[in-house]
Amino acid sequence: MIIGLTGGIATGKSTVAEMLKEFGLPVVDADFIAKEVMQPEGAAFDEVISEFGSDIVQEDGTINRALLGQRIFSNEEERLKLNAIVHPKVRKEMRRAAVSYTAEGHAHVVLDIPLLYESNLFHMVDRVLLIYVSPAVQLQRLIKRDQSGEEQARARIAAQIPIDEKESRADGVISNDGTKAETRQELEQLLSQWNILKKP
Ligand SMILES: CC(C)(COP(=O)(O)OP(=O)(O)OC[C@H]1O[C@@H](n2cnc3c(N)ncnc32)[C@H](O)[C@@H]1O)[C@@H](O)C(=O)NCCC(=O)NCCS
Ligand SMILES: Nc1ncnc2c1ncn2[C@@H]1O[C@H](COP(=O)(O)OP(=O)(O)OP(=O)(O)O)[C@@H](O)[C@H]1O
Repeated sequence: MIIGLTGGIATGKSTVAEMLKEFGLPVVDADFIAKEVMQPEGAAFDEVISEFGSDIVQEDGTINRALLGQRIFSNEEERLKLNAIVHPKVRKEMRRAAVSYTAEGHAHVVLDIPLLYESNLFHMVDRVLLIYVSPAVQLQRLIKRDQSGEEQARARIAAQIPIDEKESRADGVISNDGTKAETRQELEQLLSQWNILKKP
């Protein structure tokens, strides 16, 4: 089974991904792959520079992510251009990684895809696992984690479908408003229901 792990920015996907790894499931991380393809030797680097200009390259030759983030989260047209360059390469690599885990004998593979809904990637997964927090908690956690201002955090949240609109299309929803221990318990229950964790 291919499980699509998703949510909204800072709702707790990476936190849950770590728990899933502890349960022995392989996790393919779209954010990680997106970072890799944008490295100087990566498949998207040249195209990103020709689209966004050499201003976004730092002295060490890598892309200035903070600057690129400022640009794309304040300008939808630029965001869509970046998505069009990066996303096909990320999807290709994710499929390759999933096939490879399956060939190694894993019955279940998790694809951590932040933009599963926005990019309509339901066809890539068998089940959607949504990590939910209420919008107020989402904003607070994002500001705290990124040490960003409220305006910047709101701009990032606004670049995605609101978390409250994602619940209805999910096969499983885990609320991460409480403690991490509570989230882990909910996760364990859901994975047992889905026959992914065998009950002792
Ligand atoms: C603009 C970039 C360089 C900013 O880097 P930064 O280190 O600040 O953020 P990071 O990559 O850790 O992303 C954090 C979160 O932001 C959200 N996010 C990132 N890119 C996008 C986007 N294009 N649209 C909406 N939300 C996004 C996701 O929830 C993601 O988990 C980076 O986000 C990026 O390359 N984005 C384009 C690729 C992309 O869409 N990645 C997300 C899934 S593949
Ligand atoms: N239950 C929780 N209680 C308190 N803090 C939490 C909880 N779950 C996650 N966090 C914190 O909230 C922040 C966001 O969580 P995390 O990075 O897992 O989200 P994410 O969905 O992977 O984010 P992104 O979309 O940016 O990749 C982190 O600082 C994390 O430590």
